[in-house]
Amino acid sequence: MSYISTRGQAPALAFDDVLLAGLARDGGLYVPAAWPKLTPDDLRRFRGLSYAELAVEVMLPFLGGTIDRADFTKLVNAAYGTFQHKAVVPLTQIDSNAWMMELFHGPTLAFKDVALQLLGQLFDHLLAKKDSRVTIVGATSGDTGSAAIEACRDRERVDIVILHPHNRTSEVQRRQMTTVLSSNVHNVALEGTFDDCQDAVKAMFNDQPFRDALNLSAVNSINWARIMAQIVYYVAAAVAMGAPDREVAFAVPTGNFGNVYAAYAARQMGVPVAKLIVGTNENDILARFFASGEMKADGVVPTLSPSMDIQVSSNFERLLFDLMDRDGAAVAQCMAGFRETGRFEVSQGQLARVRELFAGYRCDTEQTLDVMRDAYAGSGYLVDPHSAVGVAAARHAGLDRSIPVIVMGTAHPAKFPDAVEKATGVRPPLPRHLADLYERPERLDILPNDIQILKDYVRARARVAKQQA
Ligand SMILES: Cc1ncc(COP(=O)(O)O)c(C=O)c1O
Ligand SMILES: N[C@@H](CCOP(=O)(O)O)C(=O)O
Repeated sequence: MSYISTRGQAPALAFDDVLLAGLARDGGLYVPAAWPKLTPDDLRRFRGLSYAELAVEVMLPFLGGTIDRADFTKLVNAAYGTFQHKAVVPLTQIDSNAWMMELFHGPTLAFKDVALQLLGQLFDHLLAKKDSRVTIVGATSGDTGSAAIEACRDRERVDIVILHPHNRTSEVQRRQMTTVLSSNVHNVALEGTFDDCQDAVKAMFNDQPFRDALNLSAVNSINWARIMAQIVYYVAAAVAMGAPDREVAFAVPTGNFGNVYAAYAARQMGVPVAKLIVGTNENDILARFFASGEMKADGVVPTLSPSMDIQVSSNFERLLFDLMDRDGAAVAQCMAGFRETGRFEVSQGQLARVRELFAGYRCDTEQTLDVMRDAYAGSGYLVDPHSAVGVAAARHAGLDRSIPVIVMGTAHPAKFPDAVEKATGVRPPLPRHLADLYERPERLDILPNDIQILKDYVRARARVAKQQA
């Protein structure tokens, strides 16, 4: 199993190097050179496996022998042992043919834990094997940051710097990051948007001497390992609904396009997926793309679902790569144009192809609140504002009722208590392990959106750099 860059100019790598590299050296994203296949018999065999057992089966082919089965099983068990629910990602029925897959029972209450708990284990394992260390830089609109910090805190071979947009996350999200006082954890509140944070991270990766000096690594979904771990729950959901003998649809509240891309990857591997419904908030660049074929960035507006306040969805490049028949040069040209002008367009033929599988839906604040209110009034079920966008998208899709729809429940309602209270009148309490979050001291640095200042900040905190000095 080797991995190639979406821009065609970086060396192909094996899994261990892809994990540590994060972004490809040509600015592209790594994808498998070929998709491992799941046959109908494989899917039947998966029925009745625990989540951890299934995770080993689905992910092992992606490792290409870089970690053996016994070691990988230990890492997977350690990762999913941290979840509060025995099923890890339980399914709750929310309508006659719709289910919510609750991805938020991990330590930081968002779907990011599913991948990042495993990434923490993988970094430890591979860095020890290579006797190396890394400096992780990550961008977050709120959830990746806390999940990555939780997964990497106190790890001897890792320093982690997370950039979040100043005053644009929920208070719970911010505190989950800034109250971790471990000496290897550094939080930057950047004066800008999430897109500015993500741009800064990519700029650091694209400065090759800086990247090499600090052994930069990534925890965002630009890192292939994030996508790999997220594929597993789509396989689990489809198998639970009767795959391979029944098709399913997924409704995915979307921002950076990593989660829904993992669903696409599951389909490429052989999971019978009839439709992928992409839900967006008012930052609706993706919904507009699936309607018109034009990707056109606008300013980011703050919404009830702050983790999805994103305009430039980095993982879209991975889908584009397939849409352009894996022509790296064409993708590189398209991305360069997008960077310069803030827009690109696909052909009508490409749009038709993409729409065979994908549909987009924009859900505004009122609709989000309505979904949350209805769910609570109907069954006492509290839904967070991101998952609510997914529910609205699923309802709008108008699918054949014989196809079960699984909405990705991406965050616990307690992460967004203001929005939930506004919709339902109920303020969901934080689970016990976070009950004193508001009393814990915080540590963070507020910095301007200036790449030189940000690089200096990271360099000063990277133990790799200190060892070399
Ligand atoms: C709670 C929540 N829902 C949805 C999303 C969107 O997921 P993706 O960026 O993978 O599209 C995010 C952030 O990424 C999130 O934190
Ligand atoms: N919503 C995300 C944004 C970053 O997405 P990622 O999947 O690329 O890490 C967040 O919560 O930070």
